[in-house]
This record gives sequence, structure tokens and C-alpha cells, in this order.
Amino acid sequence: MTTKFQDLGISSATMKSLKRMGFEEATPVQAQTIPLSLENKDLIGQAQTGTGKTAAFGIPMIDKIDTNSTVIQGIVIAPTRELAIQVSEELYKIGYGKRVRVLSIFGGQDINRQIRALKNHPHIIVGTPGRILDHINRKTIRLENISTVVLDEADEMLNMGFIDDIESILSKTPAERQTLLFSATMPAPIQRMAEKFMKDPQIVRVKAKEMTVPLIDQYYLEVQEKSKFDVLTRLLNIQSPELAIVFGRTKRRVDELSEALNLRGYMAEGIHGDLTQAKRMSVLRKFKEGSIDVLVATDVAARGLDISGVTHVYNFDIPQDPESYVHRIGRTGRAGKAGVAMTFITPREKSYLHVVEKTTKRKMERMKPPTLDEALEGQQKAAMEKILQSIESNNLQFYKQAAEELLEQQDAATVVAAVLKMLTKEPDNTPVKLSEEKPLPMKRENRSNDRKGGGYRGRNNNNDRGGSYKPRQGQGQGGKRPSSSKPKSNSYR
Ligand SMILES: Nc1ncnc2c1ncn2[C@@H]1O[C@H](COP(=O)(O)OP(=O)(O)OP(=O)(O)O)[C@@H](O)[C@H]1O
Ligand SMILES: [Mg+2]
Repeated sequence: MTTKFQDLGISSATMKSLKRMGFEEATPVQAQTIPLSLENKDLIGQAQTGTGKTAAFGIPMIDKIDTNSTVIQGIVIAPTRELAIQVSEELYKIGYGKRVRVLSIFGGQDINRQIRALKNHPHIIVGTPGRILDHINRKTIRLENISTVVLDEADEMLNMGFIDDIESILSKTPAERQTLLFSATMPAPIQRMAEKFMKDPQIVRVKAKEMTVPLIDQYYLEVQEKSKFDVLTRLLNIQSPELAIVFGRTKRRVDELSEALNLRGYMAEGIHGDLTQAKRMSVLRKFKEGSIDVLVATDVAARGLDISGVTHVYNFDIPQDPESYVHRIGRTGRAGKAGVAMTFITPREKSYLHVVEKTTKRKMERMKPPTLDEALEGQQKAAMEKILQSIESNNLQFYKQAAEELLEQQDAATVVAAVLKMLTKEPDNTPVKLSEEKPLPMKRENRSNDRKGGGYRGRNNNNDRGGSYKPRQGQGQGGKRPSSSKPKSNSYR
């Protein structure tokens, strides 16, 4: 069943924006939450990654803004700076028809610039907890007229230990405000947050058989720690992703991996919470534009980021908890597009695979790591496909004379073989440095999903997260390896 936005009671000004954004039908989470939200109900919204939760809270929030007023009426709290920027951009687009003013404020940006921007009387603020609190304390933000508060990626903010900050922020808002919590994952501890901050919350869980999007093909590969890098490069060569994200467990890991990939001729850069804000934003921008095609990230870049064109996600290290897995692979397969996710598992970490599968209710398919020969063969096939595509789509007239000349000197098979060789990335043994990552502690299966007692584990090594931005414009042709237009994920099983 499809739902049209006009059946949800949205104003014509907002309808105009949605049309401009190319939104034709509401996604299930939008269809189910927008009417409730328009009635000012408190809500917990859980739906798969990439299914439009931002607009689900954004559309009704924007629709209720009184643009004749100059007070802040809505606030969205997000766990990372990049996500705050991305959400504010989406809200800006939704509010374009009504001329709603949206401002993002986050750490790592000049506070005086933010104070100046606040003087333009934004209707909605989108920000990270620390910086919002900072402005509240400086009295540069007043929240006494807030009618809607959204906690995007609520479970992650709990994870990151933002609960006290959020509580302080909420204590400055009117008690009769509407509070909305959204995430693709809502593990048990989120209930406590709901009880604390919400009034009779309606829980909307978009019914799905699996927690992950069916459009993402999920594989795992059993790989020894020391072979991981070779396997990764072979997969990259065979699958030639348009844009890929490689997740590593720690910041050091991300630094070493992106450096190693560069040494082997890939256009890769790393992103994690230790980089400056300017660097993080520039890495993301390059990735979106396609001037780098492999983004190496800690979980930092996982939550909420919406980058179109990400066709492959590689979990170089298996994530520590199933929620991270869901969010990591959810960077592909967004808004109805297909994607491929591949997870490397060292023999000692096998139990983690089962925990993930149990939580997501979906089995990953086993893929054999490609051997060197298979990798070369796979690339050859990709090169052949590329040549055939070129024959189909290009006007080759200009090259015909040179081709004839070559064929006068050599037989056809030799000439074509040479072209194939040039389109194939041969084994590259440039030495790289990659410290061994210790395997995760063994898990006893029967208690592996147990979150009792300690509640949520804080993540101490990657605090802030990655960014925003529009769909990338040009198609980067970078990288030394041949690229074929379609992922070849199914060649190895
Ligand atoms: N009704 C719609 N029609 C078409 N595209 C949509 C619609 N709603 C949202 N989108 C687009 O789908 C993409 C994913 O949306 P969004 O980032 O809100 O997903 P999400 O559910 O918040 O995912 P995550 O759990 O990863 O945060 C965005 O590019 C968004 O603009
Ligand atoms: Mg989101």
C-alpha cells in the first residue's frame, strides 16, 4: 500500500517543498508517524536505515512552525556534528516552501559565528548536545518556546553518555513540549530514556521481517587477521565499488588502513573523531564528490549519514555490537537502492557473527575470500565487460585507424590481451604497515546478547561522527584499478 503525502494532512507550502525534493510517496515510517506527530503525540519511531526517518520527524515539525514568530520552536539533537549538518540541510529543504529558518550548531565551529547566526532568529536549531548546552548557558539560545524536541539516533546518544546533557537541555524546555525519539535500533535501555523524558509515548515500529534492509546483500568472509588487507584489496579490485566505506575498529586502525590503501594505489581517506572538524568535513566532501572512492571510518561515520552512491560496505573488523552492524551496513542500500555488505571474521570472532545474525534476524551468506588467481580472473571479467560496454555506448570511430595500425603489426588476440592487461590491476606488493588488531574477547553464546546490569557500554574511542551533503555530482574516475559499472558481489561464494 502506498501513501500520498496529501493524505497525511500536510500544508500546501510543505507539499510544495516535498515535490521539489522529488518525494512522491511517503515511506512507511513517514506514513505511520506523521499523522500522530501532527497531533502532538510523543513518539518513539524505529524503522530501518535509509527509510526516511529525518523527513518523518521533519515534515510535521516544519509544518507546525509559525514563521511569523521569531522564537525558536523546534530543536533536534543529534550525536555528531556531521549528522547535525545533514539533518539541518534536509529540514531546510522541507521548510523551503514555508521559508522556515533552520540553523545547525555544533562543537568545533567558531562560537561567535554561531552567536551571530542565532541573531537571525532561527525557528529550528539542529545541534550536538554539548554545544547546545553551551549556548543555553551563555543565554544565546532560549528554549522556553520550544514545542518539539527530536532526539535523532537516540540510542547512540545514550551510548555515548550524552544522557545528562540531554536531560539538562530538556529541563530548559516547556513541560508540555512534544518529544520524539528516532533510530533504526532501539535496544532495551532506551525505555528508561523514554520513561524519563516522554509522556505516554506511542511506539511506532515499522514492521519488517528483518532489522536490516532486504536490498543489502550481506556476506561474511572468514579471514585470518594477517590476510585481511590482501582480501580487502582483492575484493575492491573485483567488485570495483562506485563508493565504498571500510570500517575499522579503532582510530589507529583507520589511519593505518587508509595509508595502506593509498600506498597500493586506491583513492582512500580516513575519518574519525580525532581529526579536526575542517578535516572531517573536507574528507566527507571529497567522498561525496567522488574524488576519493574509499572512505575508511570508525563507527564515527556510521550513524545516520546519507551519502548517495555508496554501493559497498566492508567491515574490515567485525563491529562489537549488533546495533553498530545495522548502522554500518545501513550506509548503503538507502532510499530503495541496492547495496552489498561484507564482514570479515577472524576464526576467534565467529560467535559475534551469530549474535549479529540473531539480532538482525537475517543470515549472512558465506563468501570464500578470493585467491590471487580468482582476483585476477574477476578483474579480467570486469575488464571484458568494460570493453563490451564501451563498444555498446561509445562512438569508436576516432580510434579505428589506430586500431587498424596495431592489427597490422600484431594479431587481434595479442592486441586485446594487452588491453585487458592494462585494465587489470596486477598484484602490488608495496609494503604496508598494519598493526594487528586483537580479536574481540570470546563470547559465550547463551549470554552474548545480555545487556543486563551495566546497561550501555560507553564507546571511548570514537566520539564524534561523520557528515552530510548533497548527492555527489560528478562520477570520479579516480583510482588505478579498472572500474566496471556493476558490483560483482556474487562472483565469490
Ligand atoms: N518519501 C521519500 N521519497 C523519496 N526519498 C525519500 C523520502 N523520504 C526520505 N527520502 C530520502 O531517503 C534518504 C534516506 O533518508 P534518511 O537519511 O532520513 O534515512 P534514515 O531512516 O534516517 O536512515 P538512518 O537510520 O541511517 O539514519 C535521504 O536521501 C532522503 O532524502
Ligand atoms: Mg537518520
